[in-house]
Amino acid sequence: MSAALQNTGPMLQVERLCKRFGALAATDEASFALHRGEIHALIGPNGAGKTTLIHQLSGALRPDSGRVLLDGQDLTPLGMAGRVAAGLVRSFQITSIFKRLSVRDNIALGLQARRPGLPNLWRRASAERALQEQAEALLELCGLAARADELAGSLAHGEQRQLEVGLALAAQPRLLLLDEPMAGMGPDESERMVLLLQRLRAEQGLTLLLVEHDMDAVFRLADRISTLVFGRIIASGTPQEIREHPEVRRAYLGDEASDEMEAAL
Ligand SMILES: Nc1ncnc2c1ncn2[C@@H]1O[C@H](COP(=O)(O)OP(=O)(O)OP(=O)(O)O)[C@@H](O)[C@H]1O
Repeated sequence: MSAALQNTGPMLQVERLCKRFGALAATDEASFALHRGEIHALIGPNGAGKTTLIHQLSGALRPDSGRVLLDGQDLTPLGMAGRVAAGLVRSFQITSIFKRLSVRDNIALGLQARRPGLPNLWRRASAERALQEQAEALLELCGLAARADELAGSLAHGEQRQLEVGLALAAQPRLLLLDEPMAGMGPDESERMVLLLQRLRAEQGLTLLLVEHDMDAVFRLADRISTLVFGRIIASGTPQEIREHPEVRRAYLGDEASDEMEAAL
């Protein structure tokens, strides 16, 4: 199939994924699709299976059955490294940051990890310069240029999460998975993250899939939303369609996330 034809379909297709833990079907025939260049949110009540599903997309967890396709390529047999090479990158938790290195060195290391090969000593000066320029551009993009010389461990929580996104960007993703990017953030930090994610889509053409409990952020950011309940995708659609979906409204009633959801509905 030509590249042009391939590009007309969904970017990511998740087909009938299943994952059991003993008797529990944590992922139950879950299917949904992501369009190129969209911000897609995966929501669902506590324990619905969002993290389990994200793990199967990143390659951290093998599904029992079903497939994950990126631009038509079957990623299911690939582990995490293979999926990163294919362009599907998950933003890691803060634990992946080197807290005793500067913010700039963290980004430079992320960029170097992408192209192993010649050790620093043998790298040509022009390649070094290109690396530095890329690092500066990434620092600016993720809003950390002014903090570049600080130790990563001295950054505020929200800034550490911005750095985490910068590290994921260093791997040059086409599709970025984000697991609760607003977790533990105050309103100002959340706002900065919303703006950063909007910028990634608008300026970098990135496709984003995020799991997020902050319904305000979800309804502001997402072009489309998929709702997971008991391991099944019960609805995929625009924020308006999700707001009006009777099964989604039912799923959130009685859940502790319901107040936030109700406010967003
Ligand atoms: N490794 C595991 N072994 C056994 N059960 C698991 C395992 N991982 C998850 N589960 C169970 O699978 C179900 C889905 O869990 P998961 O963490 O994916 O849900 P979630 O939607 O991400 O929840 P939350 O919103 O609370 O983070 C839960 O009932 C959980 O207890």
